[in-house]
Amino acid sequence: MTTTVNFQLPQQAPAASAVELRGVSREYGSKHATVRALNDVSLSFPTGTWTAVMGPSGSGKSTLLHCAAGLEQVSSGQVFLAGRDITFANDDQLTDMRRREVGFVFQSFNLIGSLTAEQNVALSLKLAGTRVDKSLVRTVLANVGLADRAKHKPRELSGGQQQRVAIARGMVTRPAVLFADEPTGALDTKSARVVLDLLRTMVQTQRQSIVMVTHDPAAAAAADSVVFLRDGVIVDHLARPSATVVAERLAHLEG
Ligand SMILES: Nc1ncnc2c1ncn2[C@@H]1O[C@H](COP(=O)(O)OP(=O)(O)OP(=O)(O)O)[C@@H](O)[C@H]1O
Repeated sequence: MTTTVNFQLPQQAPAASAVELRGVSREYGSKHATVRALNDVSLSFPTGTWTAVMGPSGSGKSTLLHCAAGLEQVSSGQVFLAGRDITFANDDQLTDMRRREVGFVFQSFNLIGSLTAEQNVALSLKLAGTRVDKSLVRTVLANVGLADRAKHKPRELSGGQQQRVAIARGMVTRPAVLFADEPTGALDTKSARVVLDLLRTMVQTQRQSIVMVTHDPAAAAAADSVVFLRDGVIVDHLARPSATVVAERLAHLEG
């Protein structure tokens, strides 16, 4: 399968860090039975870079992603998204911030089944309060290699194609950061590679910032760097590692 990738959308002036967590802790439960899912985490995701977040089950990866994306309040510490302190933002402010500054890609695609590919992408613009520019929607779909699938509904697309629509939907608003939660988890090896290559192209050509939770060492190795969590603490960091090194490090943490 060949995929045409040519992101040529307007640049925006970015903050030095797409997302920054300062001393973030997140606790669940009551005083008597507390789980500390994140424990004093300080971490910066620089603009224009792709970071993978790994760690054993229950280590706090999803909690980190949710706190960084403003989907969950932190118990203590501060979160900066696109240069703005969102720690004490109210629900309306957070919703607005997420629609404009954040894109999401999920393992299960989460497309709206009754809408075509282009309508799914256009919806993202509508929710962000942006005029729906049809040529922009078409360009973004072409960028993910789906120019000829714009009128198709999700059930008429393969898993890999659906994930590419989801990436187009996440990208069309030019978010400060794209959060990806196991984006290749439901895909075969070949489709996963296409998706990873697309994400790489977005980083290279658009300086897109990506934060990706994954269990897959091959996916993590496609990122610029990998941070490892264990028991809610950042315990390791690797720059441009191979899949083998990532797998070894993960096995060590899980052991
Ligand atoms: N809503 C919640 N209420 C209570 N505890 C929670 C809640 N969400 C997460 N936790 C706990 O916080 C810890 C971290 O969970 P989290 O989902 O962030 O881990 P994870 O690394 O994403 O795990 P996995 O790889 O299995 O998805 C776990 O001990 C989990 O049980």
